[in-house]
Amino acid sequence: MTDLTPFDPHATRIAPSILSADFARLGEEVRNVVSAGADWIHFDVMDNHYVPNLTIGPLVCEAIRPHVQVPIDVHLMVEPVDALVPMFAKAGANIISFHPEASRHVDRTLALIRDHGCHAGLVFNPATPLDYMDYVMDKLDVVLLMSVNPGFGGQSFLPSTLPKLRQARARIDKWRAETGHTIALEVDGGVKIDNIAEIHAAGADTFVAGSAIFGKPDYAGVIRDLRAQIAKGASLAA
Ligand SMILES: O=C(CO)[C@@H](O)[C@H](O)COP(=O)(O)O
Ligand SMILES: [Fe+2]
Repeated sequence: MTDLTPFDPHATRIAPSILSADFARLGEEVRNVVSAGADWIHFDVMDNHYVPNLTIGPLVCEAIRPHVQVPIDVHLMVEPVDALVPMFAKAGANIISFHPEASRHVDRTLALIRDHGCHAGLVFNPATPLDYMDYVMDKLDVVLLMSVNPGFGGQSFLPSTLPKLRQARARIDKWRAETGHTIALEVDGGVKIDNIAEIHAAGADTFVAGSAIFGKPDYAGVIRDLRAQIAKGASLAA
């Protein structure tokens, strides 16, 4: 079962998406990326129904679990959602996020995730309004904004995400001021060394990056450069 201690509100986190990893060497890939400084492992689950692509499931989560100590951040792009929650919790997931359009009862699915000992997250597609957040703040640990349409790695960052990130940041900060509860604000899709500073300045604290890291010769070098740019973004925002 996951340690459900709330996330550090002052931390920034890099979550490499294994969608771009070499699946034939997945254990080695996740060990290498964590040794290189990754904070979370982002695990993209696609079902060829909610999204056109088809990827990996709980068996693969269970297979990589012994290779790393960091949280496994499961991004469910599946419909329906609920049956997979216990399976991923059992497979060692720490964070489970889903798209509200894919669940008939969003509030119930969020509670189900926490009941299974995992942090719960809601994922917003580029055209999905943030309004869903407002009614379930007390059940959220992560808000994940998609900065591409879900389904594939290697797409370009959509600039419309930046104003949306600012709006999400304002709602999360207000909630924290009122309740003391921290919600991580994660961004997913097209995050690179040359745009992560402005993404951080707009409010994101957790950054999924797939093609920016995997397949590159020096994971530690890329993660170091991403962090240096995040620090630049912090000074832009200040
Ligand atoms: O959820 C998704 C895509 O649907 C992502 O997690 C991508 O896998 C990120 O890949 P890059 O855009 O960083 O290459
Ligand atoms: Fe993802």
